[in-house]
Amino acid sequence: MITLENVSKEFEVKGKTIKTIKALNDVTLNVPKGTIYGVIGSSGAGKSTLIRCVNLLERPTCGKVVIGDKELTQLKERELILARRKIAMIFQHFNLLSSRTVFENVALPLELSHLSKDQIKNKVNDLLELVGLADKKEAYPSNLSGGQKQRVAIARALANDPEVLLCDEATSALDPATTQSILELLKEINTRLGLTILLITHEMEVVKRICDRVAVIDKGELIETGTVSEVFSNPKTALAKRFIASTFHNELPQEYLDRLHPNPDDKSEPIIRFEFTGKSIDAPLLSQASKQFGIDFSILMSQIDYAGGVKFGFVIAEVVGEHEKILQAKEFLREHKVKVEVLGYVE
Ligand SMILES: Nc1ncnc2c1ncn2[C@@H]1O[C@H](COP(=O)(O)OP(=O)(O)OP(=O)(O)O)[C@@H](O)[C@H]1O
Repeated sequence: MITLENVSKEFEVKGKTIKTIKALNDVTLNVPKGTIYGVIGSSGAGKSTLIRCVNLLERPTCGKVVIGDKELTQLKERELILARRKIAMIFQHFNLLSSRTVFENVALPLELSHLSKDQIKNKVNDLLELVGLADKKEAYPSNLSGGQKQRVAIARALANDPEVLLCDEATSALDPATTQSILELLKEINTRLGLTILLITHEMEVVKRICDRVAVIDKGELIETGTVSEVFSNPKTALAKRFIASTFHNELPQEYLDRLHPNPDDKSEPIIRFEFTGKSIDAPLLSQASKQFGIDFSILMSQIDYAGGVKFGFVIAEVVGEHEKILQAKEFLREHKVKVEVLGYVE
């Protein structure tokens, strides 16, 4: 549905000398129809530039942008304006018009499409119903919460029955509970309307909640792409691993952190973090290791989660047993695709 082919974007920044910034470097991306595709990256990685290149708010320096059967990079300005009606966008800061009511904000794109008053009224009412804001028609944006403002922006984005919805950090300004409800709404829209959604985010949590596919962007390049289950079960790049780790709340209790020291001695036991992904998680590997090597795991914390239908998670445990046996158990677990990391030692 959305194809970027070898897209690069350079900015020239004027200072004492003219400096060229390569915000996107040879990006090729294919977003299948009806999917929710997440692009994740750190600040300055090129996410906004990428999503703005999709509807040509930024014109790529080179490369092709194709949406459906239209190559946008070839269209004349008038044709592009028409094509953009089918490419909606929502933003981190909602971009609502403060002087218009909720109804009037959603009606705006329909007025620009020259629909009749009755048609506009019916359509806006349906859209506000869809986003759960039927009772806020007459309110002004300043009297709405962040989540409600984003719902208005979503309703407005859907007004012209788009085929594609671009989400530029759409939940970054929202608290976790509101983020969750907006993500659920996007998922519902995707399922009910068959809308293709491309979103950019710096939060793996967002990808984990709703995306089917994900691409990791770093310094303007897509360094890893795949289905969410593929990337979560077998992340290839260090950056993807870091983003996945950020979805865990794996800080040990302070009491343990205070007792933890970096080097072993005769009386200390290791505190080990075991990370499970995809295949490793379904086997009872810790209890197998316990039986086979005669060691004990005293579990301090653990978290198991789902992404794209794949289970993944971690266990942090104090491991009690003979030094040699613990080494063998660590090897056994590594052979079974468990990531093993000694966090330190306690007595
Ligand atoms: N209009 C512009 N002029 C010059 N440089 C720009 C422009 N827009 C973006 N850049 C540069 O391009 C690079 C990518 O920026 P971009 O905003 O796409 O990153 P991002 O991943 O969206 O970051 P953030 O999450 O902080 O918004 C950065 O180095 C940025 O400074």
